[in-house]
Amino acid sequence: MSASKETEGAVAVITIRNPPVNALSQQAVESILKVLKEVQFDPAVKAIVICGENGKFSAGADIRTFENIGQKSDSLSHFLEDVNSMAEKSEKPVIAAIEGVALGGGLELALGCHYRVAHVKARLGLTEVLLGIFPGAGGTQRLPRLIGLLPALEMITTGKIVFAPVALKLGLIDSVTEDNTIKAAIHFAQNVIGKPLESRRLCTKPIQCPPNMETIFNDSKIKLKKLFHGAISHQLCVEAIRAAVQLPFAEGILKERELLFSIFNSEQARDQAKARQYAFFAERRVTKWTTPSGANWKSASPHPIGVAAVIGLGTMGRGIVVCLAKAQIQVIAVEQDGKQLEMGRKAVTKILERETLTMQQRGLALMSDSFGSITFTLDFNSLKNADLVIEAVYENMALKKEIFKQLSSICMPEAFLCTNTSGLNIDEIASVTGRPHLVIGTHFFSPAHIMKLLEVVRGYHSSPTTISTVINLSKVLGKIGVVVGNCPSFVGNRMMGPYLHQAIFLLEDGCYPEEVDKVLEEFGLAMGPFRMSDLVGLDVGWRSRMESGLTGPKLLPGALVRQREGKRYSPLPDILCEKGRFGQKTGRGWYQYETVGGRNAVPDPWVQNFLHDYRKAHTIKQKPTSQNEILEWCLYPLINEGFNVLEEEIASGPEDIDVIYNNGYGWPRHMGGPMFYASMVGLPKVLTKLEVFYENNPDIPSLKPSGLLKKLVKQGSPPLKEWRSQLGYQNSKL
Ligand SMILES: C/C=C(\C)C(=O)SCCNC(=O)CCNC(=O)[C@H](O)C(C)(C)COP(=O)(O)OP(=O)(O)OC[C@H]1O[C@@H](n2cnc3c(N)ncnc32)[C@H](O)[C@@H]1OP(=O)(O)O
Repeated sequence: MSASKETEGAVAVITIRNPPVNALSQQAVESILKVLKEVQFDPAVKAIVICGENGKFSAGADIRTFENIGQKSDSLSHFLEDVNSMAEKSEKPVIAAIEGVALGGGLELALGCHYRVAHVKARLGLTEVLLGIFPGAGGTQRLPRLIGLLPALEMITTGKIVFAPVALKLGLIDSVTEDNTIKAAIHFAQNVIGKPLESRRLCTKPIQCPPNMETIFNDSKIKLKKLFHGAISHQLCVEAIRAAVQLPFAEGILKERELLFSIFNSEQARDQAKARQYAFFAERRVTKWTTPSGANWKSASPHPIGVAAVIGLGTMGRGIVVCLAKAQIQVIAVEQDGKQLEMGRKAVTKILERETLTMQQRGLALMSDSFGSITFTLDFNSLKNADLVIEAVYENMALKKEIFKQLSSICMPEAFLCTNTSGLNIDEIASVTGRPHLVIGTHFFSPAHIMKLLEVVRGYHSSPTTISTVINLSKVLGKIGVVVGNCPSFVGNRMMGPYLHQAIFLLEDGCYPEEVDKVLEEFGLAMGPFRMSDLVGLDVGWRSRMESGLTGPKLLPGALVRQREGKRYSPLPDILCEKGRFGQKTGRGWYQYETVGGRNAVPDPWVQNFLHDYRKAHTIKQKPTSQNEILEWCLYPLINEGFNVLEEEIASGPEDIDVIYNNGYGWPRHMGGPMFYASMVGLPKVLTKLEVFYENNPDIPSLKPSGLLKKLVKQGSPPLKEWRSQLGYQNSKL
């Protein structure tokens, strides 16, 4: 872990070496500083190039050393700023040769250089804010001076990453190359030897500011609050940039330091930073999957997928086709109905056109012909050419089994067969094929071409190669695949069940949808339970409840209105559906909408009257409920189900659950995920609350505290990273 120096004529090349991503640890920064000093004093050196080993400039400060976040990232930033300042003040031109990534402190280092040359595929960004901190090595002071206030404000406050061609347009870099970046930077260096450097030092540059700066800062804070809810670091970024425009450079640097330090002095901001950094590592952790039987990410190699097929071109199928094509995989898109096929083709083409435009705007010269080719067909026999098939028809077990029977005889014997389901039994589907080891569940989230999460549902017989292939495919598609076990509703939706029931019980007891949603949205969830249900469509759950006899014609005569098999049941959503209120799609649900399909949820006096009449009819006394009670009543049962999921080995660790919630259910990353949140609240507190809830509501079984939660509390509530060792997985042959 070091920086080394070589010379190419009069140009010294300093290479940062800290695999795998040349992260800037204390040691790496010390080493760069030492070599930089050396070359400053070497009379034979007339220019300096800084680059990173193995095609990566630097992914910024070494997050692994942030364990003790209070001190490390703070002092590391100061130290890095010393290096940046030394490069900036150098009398010899310093050129950053950027390959791969220049992120966080990596880009701050490049900003200290006088020039920046980047490879066309390089990505640049000040991503610190996404880790709950912000650029503290001069980034907030230098970037606005280089590219102007507005683009800098956007990049710093959102952690946006730009590709080199866009960076060139912004003026963030000076040159883009498609060839060897280091050679190009050396050549560039040779041409600037002896040229004046004063105008290249960002610390001396004034910032071009529009007249309405205060409005810009205030609007930005409001927008960030909406986008990132209660996340503090985004707000602090605005303050640091305000300092950049109001203060001379040196004072701005001191203010940046002071603001960064304020994060470590505030318990809330520190916890948010911890949560974000945990979420970052949790996403890497889930790629190292394990199963209760002892299979794991090392036990099998993935098969490459050249040709994939998608069956069914409804909303999900279309999104999946787009994902595959964007990953340059050849796609066979199959429908059984000509009209549906045509509609699917048009929808896919439209999405791909939009994607092409976005890619071009992001500086990627990706034209539609660089997508994987798509064949739209009614011919099931064309599936014989596919390496992997994803069935994406609607949720109906009989239909899925019929399709899998056909696939089993049509497809190549080694082809993988995936079913896109949000909760059906994978083993039952696999049982009709002659190759259950190649069958697996792929639960995509809607819209499938946008949502990052993929629940990869292992069946009893799914082979390690099958799991490995689908996890690898998820990476190729730019998604995060999380391996989960096969149980009704898998992990994410299963945990949603108790949460949604609790929210509905609150309505019976006296709350209104907008009140409950407000509390959960202020907590940071992208959508409260009622706005979310309106978006998904209330009819989805209604049909499944009718199917299972909880309501509708199959309901046994004599069933109590608010009870099913001795358990508390609320008929409220059923009644709404009977009245044709399915949510956004009908313009009415828990809320009213301006039009059918409208998105702007407005509290509906009809719902309020309806709830009032319902409570009266059932002589329910309206109970006042505080915001905190709403939060605990809804979230603790969701967390409790998470512990059940762990105990039953459906998820292999708390990180898996948290990654699912952060990427599929709008859980705020600055709260880490439900299991991380539970660890921050304190397991004894969660347990005690659940015990009280259950004692007072013995007819709600999901309130019964999970055995694992009780066990962990009994053991003194060990930190989250030790929970795995309490699970059955410890017996697996890893
Ligand atoms: C103050 C704070 C300052 C000055 C900072 O700079 S904070 C850090 C800001 N940097 C970032 O936010 C970048 C974080 N990293 C990434 O976005 C990505 O890892 C990547 C784009 C750099 C590479 O992505 P990819 O190719 O998909 O690979 P992985 O994400 O799997 O990463 C490979 C391994 O590298 C580890 N890693 C990545 N970045 C860092 C880092 N900054 N510090 C320490 N380690 C890092 C990552 O965890 C993977 O490790 P393993 O899982 O393989 O052990």
